[in-house]
Amino acid sequence: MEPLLRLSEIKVVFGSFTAVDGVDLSVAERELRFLIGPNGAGKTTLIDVITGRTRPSGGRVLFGGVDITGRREHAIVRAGIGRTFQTATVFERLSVADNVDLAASYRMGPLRLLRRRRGISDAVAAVLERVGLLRLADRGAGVLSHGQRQWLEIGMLLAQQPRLLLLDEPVAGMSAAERERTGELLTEISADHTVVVVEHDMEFLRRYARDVTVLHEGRVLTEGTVARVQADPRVQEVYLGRDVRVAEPVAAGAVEVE
Ligand SMILES: Nc1ncnc2c1ncn2[C@@H]1O[C@H](COP(=O)(O)OP(=O)(O)OP(=O)(O)O)[C@@H](O)[C@H]1O
Repeated sequence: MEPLLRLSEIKVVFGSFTAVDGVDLSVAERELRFLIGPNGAGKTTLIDVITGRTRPSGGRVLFGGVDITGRREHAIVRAGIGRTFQTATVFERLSVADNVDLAASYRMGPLRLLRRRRGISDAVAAVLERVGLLRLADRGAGVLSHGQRQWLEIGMLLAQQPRLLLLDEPVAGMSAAERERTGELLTEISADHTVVVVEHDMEFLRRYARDVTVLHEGRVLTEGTVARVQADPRVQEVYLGRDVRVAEPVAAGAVEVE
């Protein structure tokens, strides 16, 4: 079966520096794929290529079998690809519900926008329920905690009904409880969406990841289940070079970030 997302031979060159160097990546429908790799490995650049923020110097991006390489960002959102950034971009002066409502309207035509009812629509309420923010619907987004902002941003993405969600370090800066809730949320979302998560947090990865792609110096170093990737000496090596402690290999076969 054709994967939902297929990157082939993606290359990104900034001046004389090659940030992404011939990456092939296939993500099937309803997959929860983690993308990891040391700083500067090219993870964000790859996400930028998929979302049209960066035009690749070479290679193709196929989404649902359609070539979307080089399309503009808004066209890619409309095609069904949504992303979050490392820092949540919510409108602080608007209520939590209005943030979701506004995001939902992004894909609506002008007639539907005009016909929109006042108050919280069922669709907005359903999204808020899913991300655990329904009881805060009327509060200003500016009062949310860091974790709640991230969930709101995920909710704003869901409101746009994307087929593919790209999340850039969703648990960075979160408390342990917030991480756990986020892990559960990602697992729930991936039941009916395809999700690609860029994440540094190895503990989080061990708990919630299924399949992992490891990037290093702009190339795919290895790919597979969490257990396989963690046991790979090449992965341990690239992380070791960057101050990452290797845990008891027999117990967990795991790599831990300090
Ligand atoms: N616009 C740009 N111009 C020049 N170099 C860039 C540009 N964007 C990224 N780079 C370089 O490309 C490389 C890959 O960067 P990228 O942000 O994709 O890595 P990353 O894996 O997401 O790293 P991190 O985990 O630190 O976010 C880095 O060396 C970075 O300095």
